[in-house]
Amino acid sequence: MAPELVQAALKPAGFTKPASLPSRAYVTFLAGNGDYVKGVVGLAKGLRKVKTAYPLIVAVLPDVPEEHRRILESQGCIVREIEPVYPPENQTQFAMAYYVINYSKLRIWEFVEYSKMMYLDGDIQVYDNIDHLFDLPDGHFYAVMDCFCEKTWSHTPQYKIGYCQQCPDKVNWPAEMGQPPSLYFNAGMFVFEPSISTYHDLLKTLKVTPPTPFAEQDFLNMYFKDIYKPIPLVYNLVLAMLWRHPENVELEKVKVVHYCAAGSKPWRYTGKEENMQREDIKMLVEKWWGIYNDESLDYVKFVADGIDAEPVNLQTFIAALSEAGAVQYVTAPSAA
Ligand SMILES: O=c1ccn([C@@H]2O[C@H](COP(=O)(O)OP(=O)(O)O)[C@@H](O)[C@H]2O)c(=O)[nH]1
Ligand SMILES: OC[C@H]1O[C@H](O[C@@H]2[C@@H](O)[C@H](O)[C@@H](O)[C@H](O)[C@@H]2O)[C@H](O)[C@@H](O)[C@H]1O
Ligand SMILES: [Mn+2]
Repeated sequence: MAPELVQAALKPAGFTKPASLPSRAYVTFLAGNGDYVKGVVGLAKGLRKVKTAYPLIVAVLPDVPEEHRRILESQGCIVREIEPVYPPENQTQFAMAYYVINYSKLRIWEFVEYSKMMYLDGDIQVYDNIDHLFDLPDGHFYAVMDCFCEKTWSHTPQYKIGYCQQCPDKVNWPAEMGQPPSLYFNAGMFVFEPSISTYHDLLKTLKVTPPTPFAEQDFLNMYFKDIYKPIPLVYNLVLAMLWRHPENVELEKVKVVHYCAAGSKPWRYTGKEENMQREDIKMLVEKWWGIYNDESLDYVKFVADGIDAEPVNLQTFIAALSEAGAVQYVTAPSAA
C-alpha cells in the first residue's frame, strides 16, 4: 500500500480516536437476509456525508448473512450480533406481522460501553448533522411524536374518533373516554442512555406485558412514558405527516426522513402504493438513492480521499496500517 495513502488515511478521518469525544454512537438494527441491508448502507453513507463524529453500530440478528455483515463493515459500520427478543406468547395481531422481530431492538440497552446512543431505523436517512442531539440533558428519552391517522392505527380508539396528537384541537378527546392518550413517539429514532439495570428491567417487564399491535414501539412508549421528551419533527419525519398534517411540516428544514409509509422504502420503491406518486415522495426517494449510489461516500474511498486512490479492500487497508505501525491508533472506524 502506497505509504502516502497510509499517511493520508491517518489524517483525522475517524481512524484516530478523537480523545475529546465522549463514548457516543449511532445504532441501528438489522434482521433477516433481505434488502434492509441496503437501508443500513444508505444510513451509513448518509451519516458520513453529514460528517458525524460518531460511529454507526449495527445490531444484527443471527440470521443476517456473513456477506451482509462484510458489506456493512466495508462501509465503516461496527457489526454486533444480538440474540432475538420475543414477546410473551400471544394472539396479538401486529400492525405488520414482521413487527414481532422488532422487540430485539431492546438489546441495544446492553451496549453500555456507550454513555449515550441514538437509535435509527434502517429505513431512516440523515440529511443534516444531528450530533448535537447527543448533548441533550441525561435522564430523558428523546423521540419525535408519531401520527395516529394512517390505516395502521385503525385498531385504536383515537383513530376511531379521528383524534391525533399532531392536531389535538381538531377533535376533542371526549371526557367519557377518560384521559387522552399520553404523548406517543415513533420508535424509528430515539436518543437514550444504555444501562444494564434498565436493560434487565425492560426484559423483565416485557415478560409480563401483553403484546400490542405496534410491538416494541408500544412497549417503549409505555415503559418510558414518565421520562419521554418530544423533540421537533425535523428529527424524524414520519412520511405520512406530509399528507396527514402538512401544516406541521416545513420540508426544507427536515434533517431526518423516516421512509416508513407503505411503499416508501427507497430500495423497494415502485410508486404504485397510495401517496407514492406525490412529488415530495418522489424527490425524497431520489435523494436517498443519490446518497446510496454516491461512490465518493464509500468508506475506504472516503478515508483515502484527496489521494487518487482506487478503493481497496478494508482488510488490506488495515493490514497496511499495521505495517506502518499505525494500527495501535486504529479504533472502531467511525461511519464517517
Ligand atoms: O425485515 C426486516 C424488518 C425490519 N428490520 C429493521 O427493523 C426496523 C423497523 O422496521 P420498519 O422500519 O420496517 O418499521 P416501520 O418504521 O416501517 O414501521 C427497520 O428499519 C430495520 O432496521 C430489518 O432489519 N429487517
Ligand atoms: O415495530 C413497530 C414499528 O412501529 C413504527 O412504525 C410505524 C409507526 O411509525 C406508525 O405510526 C406508522 O403509521 C406506520 O406506518 C409505521 O410502520 C416504527 O417506525 C418502527 O420502528 C417500529 O417501531
Ligand atoms: Mn422504520
